[in-house]
Amino acid sequence: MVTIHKTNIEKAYDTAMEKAKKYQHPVLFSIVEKIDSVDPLSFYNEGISLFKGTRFLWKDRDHTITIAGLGSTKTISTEDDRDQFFAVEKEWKRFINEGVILSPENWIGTGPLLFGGFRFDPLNKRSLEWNDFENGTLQVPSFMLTKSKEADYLTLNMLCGPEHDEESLNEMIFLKDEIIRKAKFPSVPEEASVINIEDYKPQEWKNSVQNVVDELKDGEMEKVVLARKCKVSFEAPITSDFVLDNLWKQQPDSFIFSFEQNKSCFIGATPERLVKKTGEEVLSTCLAGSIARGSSLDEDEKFGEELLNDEKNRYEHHLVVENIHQALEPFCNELSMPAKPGLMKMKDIQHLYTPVVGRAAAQTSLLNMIEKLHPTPALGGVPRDRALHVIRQEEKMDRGLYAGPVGWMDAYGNGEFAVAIRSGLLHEDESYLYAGCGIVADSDPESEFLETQMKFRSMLRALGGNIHG
Ligand SMILES: C=C(O[C@@H]1C=C(C(=O)O)C=C[C@H]1O)C(=O)O
Ligand SMILES: [Mg+2]
Repeated sequence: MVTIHKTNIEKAYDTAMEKAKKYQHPVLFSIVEKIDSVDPLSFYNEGISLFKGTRFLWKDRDHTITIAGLGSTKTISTEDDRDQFFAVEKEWKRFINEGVILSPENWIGTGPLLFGGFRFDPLNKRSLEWNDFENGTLQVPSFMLTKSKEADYLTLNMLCGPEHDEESLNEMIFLKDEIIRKAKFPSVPEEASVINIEDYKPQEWKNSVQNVVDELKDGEMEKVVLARKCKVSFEAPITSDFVLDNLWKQQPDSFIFSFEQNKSCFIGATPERLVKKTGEEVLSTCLAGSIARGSSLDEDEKFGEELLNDEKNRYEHHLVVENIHQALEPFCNELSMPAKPGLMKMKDIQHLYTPVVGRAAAQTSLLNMIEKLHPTPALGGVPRDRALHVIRQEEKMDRGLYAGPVGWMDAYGNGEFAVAIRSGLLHEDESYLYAGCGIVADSDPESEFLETQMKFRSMLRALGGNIHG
């Protein structure tokens, strides 16, 4: 990778051309600049006519960064389940090493950046609704807005190669300026009305929970996370812009993500971080164990106390803490977490929460950690392989990207992936929502069912479904 800290576009472009000649194929040319503040939702919406099907948006739950991407300069996808994280890492490194980045500084989350997600279980049978996504689907956008606490940045990524000429560079720069200019006007996404909400075989799901409880009582497994889906139909095709706008307003303390591929969009607002890496700093989150929000402050606190002292939920949570600690330990020189969980309160639900902080050893990449972490017992179970086998048998559905890792990484090794829960798939005038819960030997099918209902609420509300509050 050649990083040129000068604003000499022509010179940098010539360097990229020389590299392309040397490699005999087009190489990445990336330009980063600081810009005046732009609203990320307007930027995303501005891309609807030219880039629908290739847009993404990410906002973290700590409000440190928002990234919106339009277009696709490069796609990295994995078909094969074996070593898929390694395969992505290898292709990504080669792509950035061969390219040229023109940037005044290596600002976090700017320049060439890979955004995308991985299927929860690449070994499970695929169903039609997930056809627009591969096992791993990641892309480098053509135009990207990065909004950090310090400033707003615009990245332009393009391929430059023997058969590309300077005219395409000028066209891209013109288009970039147009997008920024138009994104200054606030966006008003088009609404679509819900006409039907259908739960998939609720009784069968409760029976599956009972089957799993019976198996857990045998004592060979400790936890299995079972999920279910519901289908929401609209009177007209629904745009991700509308849902994103709602999530943005309704779930300020979640990771918000939207990931369009062709005619589908995977979208959600999840409270759960899988792993974040900034320089050497590593953050992860153990999140498992749930209870409703109270209707008054007193009731809410009472529920919180109940959750903190509930043995079944503490056990659900403990398994996640133990497993995440084990997974990260080999990668970190320091690793610490509080001895007891606290509470994380979302709009519709509260969870037991244990933050994890570490310092990564040299050469540790985000993808190395994701490979070991995913799926944590918050979404898979203990022991992992046995739980995955039970999930395939009992759920009888394809989770797709739900519960998988979704997020981004930049060319400097920074990035963040969340666990894609509280999420759904939009496809034309239909949408599929997914929610699950941790089943342990003490689980009761009826209360687990109610827990999934609470977990559907955030997405149902964002789709314009009839939710009170
Ligand atoms: C599986 C989901 O959530 C997970 C399960 C939880 C539980 O069972 O208590 C809590 C948080 C998440 O780890 C979901 O939201 O779909
Ligand atoms: Mg639970």
